[in-house]
Amino acid sequence: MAVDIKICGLTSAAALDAALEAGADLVGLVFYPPSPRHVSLDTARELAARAKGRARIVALTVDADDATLREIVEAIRPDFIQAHGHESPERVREIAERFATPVIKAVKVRDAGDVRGAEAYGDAAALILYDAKAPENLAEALPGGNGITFDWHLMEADGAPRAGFMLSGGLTAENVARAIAVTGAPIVDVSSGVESAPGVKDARLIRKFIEAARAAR
Ligand SMILES: O=C(O)c1ccccc1NCC(=O)[C@H](O)[C@H](O)COP(=O)(O)O
Repeated sequence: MAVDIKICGLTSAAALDAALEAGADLVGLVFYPPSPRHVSLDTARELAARAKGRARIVALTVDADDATLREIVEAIRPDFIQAHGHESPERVREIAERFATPVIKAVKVRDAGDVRGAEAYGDAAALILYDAKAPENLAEALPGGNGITFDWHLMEADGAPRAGFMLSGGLTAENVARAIAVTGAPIVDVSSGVESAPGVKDARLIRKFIEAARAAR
């Protein structure tokens, strides 16, 4: 079965074009001001118009309030809202209903209990995105996009979903085939692993990642 690929944290037309030309299925725009990948609404509008009809557009937010979500949804009409903060199952359901947009809920993983924690999102989330939980001593850690992997074998634990999930956290062209083989992920998501510096996407790394993920299984 083919694996879908999301390239997250695109901030420029050149990087977006590189992802689209390499065949990305989903593209992510980060709306989180402390991130080096944050985009303004104006930039997001331009990038979304460029991506429309070529890849599904994901608006990544962190504990965003309704006013912020409304501005984002009105600006870019995303195919998905990615909730990458501490959003509860109730909040995820509320976002999906209020903004008529399916939600990808990020669940941050360090141990098997974290994997089981995804169960609480039941049918509130359209997709669960398993991402690495940053170590507590990582002072500069963002809520995601830290380029850190977690133990993929934890996904074999009871409670891990059989379908409808995405895998992220420190994926690269070098490790993505192994990650897919271990977890059976139908969708993989990358940001840091296709960058030359935080927030700076590299077209060659994007192509290498997509080729490696397509060749997996
Ligand atoms: O990328 C960010 O800067 C970011 C900021 C706040 C919350 C989430 C963020 N990124 C999440 C992602 O880009 C991906 O969904 C995923 O975590 C992959 O990240 P990486 O480990 O860098 O490949």
